[in-house]
Amino acid sequence: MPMIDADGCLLNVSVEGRDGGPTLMLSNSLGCTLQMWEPQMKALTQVFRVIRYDRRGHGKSTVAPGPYTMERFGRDVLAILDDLNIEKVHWCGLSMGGMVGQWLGANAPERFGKLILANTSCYYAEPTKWLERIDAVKKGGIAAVADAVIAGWLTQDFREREPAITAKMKSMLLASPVEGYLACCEALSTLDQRALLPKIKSPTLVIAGRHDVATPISAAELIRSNIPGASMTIIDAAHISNVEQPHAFTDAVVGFLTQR
Ligand SMILES: O=C(O)CC1=CCC(=O)O1
Repeated sequence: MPMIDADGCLLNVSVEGRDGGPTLMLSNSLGCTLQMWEPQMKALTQVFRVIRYDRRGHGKSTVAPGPYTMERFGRDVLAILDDLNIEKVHWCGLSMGGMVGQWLGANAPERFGKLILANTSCYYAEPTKWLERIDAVKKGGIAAVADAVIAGWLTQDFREREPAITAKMKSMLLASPVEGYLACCEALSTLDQRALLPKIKSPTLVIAGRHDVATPISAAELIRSNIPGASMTIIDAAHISNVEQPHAFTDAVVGFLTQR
C-alpha cells in the first residue's frame, strides 16, 4: 500500500481491482478506516480499479495537527490522484466521505465522473451535539462515546443478529487516534456546504438509511434537491449502510455507476 504525501501528511492509500477499468474512489466515515469497505471490495474490484485511503488522523495515515476542514480533506484526495497520475475517478463517500465528495464535486468537477453521497449531510442545524461529543472524548477518550456511536451506526436488530461484525466495527472506532478523531469532530461542528450543492454538475446518487438518525433522510433530501438532476435511494439500514446492507449498497453503487 503506498503512503502518499499531502502537504506533509502521509496518507495510507490502497489501489486494487481491475487494471484499466474505470476508477472508483471510496471515502470513509468518521472513526473508520479503509477496512469499512471490505463488504464491497469483492464485487467492486471485478468492475473497477478501486482506490481506498485512510483520512488524515485515521488508520495508518499521519495524525497531522488540526484544525481540519472539508477543503483540507478534499485537497488530500487531489494529492492522492495527482500522485497516482489519475485524471478522473468516480466517487463514493459515506458520511464524512460524502461531505468531502460534495466539496470535490463543487471545487474540482473535472476530476470526478459520477458522485455517490451516502448517509451524509451538508450542514448540521444543531452543531452542539458535536461540541458535546468533543467534550466527552476529551474527558474520557473514544470509549466514553463508543456505545452511543455504534447505536447510531447499526440498528439494534443488526447488532443483535451480527455481534461479530458489530464488535469489529467497535474495535475500529476505538482504535481511532483521539487527536485525529477530535479534529474531524471539530470540522463537523462548523460544517455548512449548502451553497456548494448547486455547483455540483456530476451525475449524483444520494443514498440514505431508513433508520439513520445521524444523517437522516431529511438531510439526504436536502442534498438531493439542491444538486441538479440528483437521484436518491433509501436503504433499510442505520448510518453505516454499506456494512448493514452490503448487497443493497453494492447493487446501488454498481447499478448507478454502470448505467449510461
Ligand atoms: O460517527 C457518527 O456518529 C456519525 C457520523 C456523522 C458524520 C460522520 O462521518 O459520522
